[in-house]
Amino acid sequence: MKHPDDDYELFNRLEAEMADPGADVVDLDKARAARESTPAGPESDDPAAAVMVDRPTTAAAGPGYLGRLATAKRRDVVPLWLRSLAELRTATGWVARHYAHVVGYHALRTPVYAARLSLQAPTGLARFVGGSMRWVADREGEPVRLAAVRREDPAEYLKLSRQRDGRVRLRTLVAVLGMFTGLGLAIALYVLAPDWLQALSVGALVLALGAHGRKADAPVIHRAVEVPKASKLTSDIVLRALGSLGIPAINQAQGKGRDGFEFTAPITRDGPGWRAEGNLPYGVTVTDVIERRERLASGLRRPLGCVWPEAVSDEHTGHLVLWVGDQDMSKAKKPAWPLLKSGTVDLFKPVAFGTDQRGRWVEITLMYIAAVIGAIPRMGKTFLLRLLLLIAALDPRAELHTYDLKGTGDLDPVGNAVSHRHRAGDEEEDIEYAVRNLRALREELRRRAKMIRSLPRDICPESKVTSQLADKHSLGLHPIVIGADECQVWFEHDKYGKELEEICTDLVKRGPATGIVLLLATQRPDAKALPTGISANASARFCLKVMGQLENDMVLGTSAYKRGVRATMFSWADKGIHYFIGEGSDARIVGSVYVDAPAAEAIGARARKVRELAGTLAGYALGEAPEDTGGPSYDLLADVAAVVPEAEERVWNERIAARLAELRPDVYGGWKGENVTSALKPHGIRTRDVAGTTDDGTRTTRRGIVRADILNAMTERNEKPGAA
Ligand SMILES: Nc1ncnc2c1ncn2[C@@H]1O[C@H](COP(=O)(O)OP(=O)(O)OP(=O)(O)O)[C@@H](O)[C@H]1O
Repeated sequence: MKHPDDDYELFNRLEAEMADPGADVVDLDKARAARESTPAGPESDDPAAAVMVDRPTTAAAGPGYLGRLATAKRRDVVPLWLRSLAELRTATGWVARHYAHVVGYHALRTPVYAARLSLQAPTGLARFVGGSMRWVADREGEPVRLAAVRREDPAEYLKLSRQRDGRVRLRTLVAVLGMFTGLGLAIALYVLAPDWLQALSVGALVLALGAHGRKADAPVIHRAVEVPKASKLTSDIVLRALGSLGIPAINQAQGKGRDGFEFTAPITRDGPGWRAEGNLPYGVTVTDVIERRERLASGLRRPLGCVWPEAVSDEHTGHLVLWVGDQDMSKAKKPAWPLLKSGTVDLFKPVAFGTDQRGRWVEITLMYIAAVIGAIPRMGKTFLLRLLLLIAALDPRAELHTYDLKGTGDLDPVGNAVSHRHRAGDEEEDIEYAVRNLRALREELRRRAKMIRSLPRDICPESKVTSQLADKHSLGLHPIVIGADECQVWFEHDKYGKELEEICTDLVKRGPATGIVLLLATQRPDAKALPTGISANASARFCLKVMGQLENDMVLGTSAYKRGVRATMFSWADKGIHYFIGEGSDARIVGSVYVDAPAAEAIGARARKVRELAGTLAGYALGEAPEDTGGPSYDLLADVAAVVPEAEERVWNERIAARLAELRPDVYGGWKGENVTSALKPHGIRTRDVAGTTDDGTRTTRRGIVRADILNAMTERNEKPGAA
């Protein structure tokens, strides 16, 4: 067989021969025949012979049968909805509720239906009598007879008339017999039948006549349920939609009569929708399709909220899974949240917080995460944060710290009921309250880190807090969940912004392993509102609708937009719908459970009761003011190291005091050299005479420290567990 590359190769060789006039003239046909009989390969002696990169088609291509079997994708024997008891229960519940609704709806309206039918009975009677008379008179044959008259065909007319006479005679007989039978039956009923049978018969007759008298445009019985008519998704519809995207490769293929999309599985029902799966043309990626989701929805003739193109992480980038829901995701009825009415939570285990497009629960394990929630205003960010905090509240061990920096009281249902620390507002004193508490939390973080380090390996094998460790009161390793709405208020604060950022970055980085969870929500996810140290280290990300690539990537991670994870595609109606990255999986689209303020109050009250029983209610929820944390809890050594540059090996304490006062005036304001001396003493740092030059240029010796001593003390402190 001729290989398509052969001509090209021969052409190259010919060119080479022409460049070298001493070479033989090549006969193309002969050369081709020679090549076909002796294919060049690595074993060829001719160094100039080109190596064929494509193996002959007759040779085995790819893995063998067993290899393909080993990597084959097996479809589920038992479908998911049958395997999951919860899904089966939900589906059965829906069907039962549907029929209960239909029965109830019609039962209530039965008298109305009866009255309507009775009113229509005279019309029905007239129609019946008229219809019967027309039948007896053989009116249906009239047009044919008239046609015979118009054609002036006497033979045909006579034949038809005779037939009609016979028919009319027979039908009159049947009608008279029927009338007498009916009349006899009526008299018999009137004379012999009990009252109820008479009433039943008259009722049935009236209803039957009423039904016969109904108008086509005024049905007596209305539908109890308007079932949305979702047309079946077929391959033609999918191809039509893909063709309307304006992707050149697909259009070219379709222009040449090909499909432009290779279905790899039949189109099937998948939850409340259809699923089509296949390969896009070479070079076209799923992202190209996601980018044109609106056009896709137009091509499919479906609302935007029904159309969800997705990439599959373990497939190539051109493998498209298209899920087309029967209903708009934002409007589809959601199953009842299991925790709405009852139940508690173990924060170390997954808890459902939303449903995916297919109506299946999506779970989150709040422990070991730090989360950011981002969205433009009014898309459901606060509701989502409150939902996560309510979940945390239902674990009686969890200590909650809630900060509503919008100040509208959205977090009060959690805060007032169970929070250890709670504040609503963005005034100076609210920020100071948060600063004091976060400082204390950072100390707590350090204590926990040391505690975990000092625990025997068999008790703490993974160097992180576990559910069992959290249960041990004496260790104080219970979960701490901090939630802040509109966190940009903290980080953009003139005075405390830097410090809050520093503490939060620490909590995001080291918090998860030590049982401290930080949940931050912001409506302006940019580098200032959500510092990169925080956004880059958050392990769970929730992104509701955002307007641009920058915000998208700030919340969902660098290059998420490029990979096709685009929260920009959500519409304004998609409240609560977001991309969720976490739980070790790729981005998923989730519609969070809708819990409004009254429902949140009820859950909060329930959580409080559970805490009262467990004896874990404390702090703000009990009306306790935060205990004074004993003044500033700064890391003095770190601050001194920060104000003494590397180049300055020795420095006077009075200079350190001045620089510290500049760094944190509220903490070190008014410090003199002596304060530095006495504050550093407990850390084992000796003050010594240091030679230097005063500001006016006089050389003198004053009390000071050596920078290396500070660094040594810090290293020693970090190495020695339990050290101050
Ligand atoms: N999961 C949800 N399902 C349906 N609707 C929701 C959901 N979550 C929130 N909403 C609706 O969206 C509205 C806005 O929600 P929310 O107050 O949480 O927005 P926000 O993003 O915090 O706004 P802002 O930036 O102004 O604080 C709510 O009033 C609610 O009606």
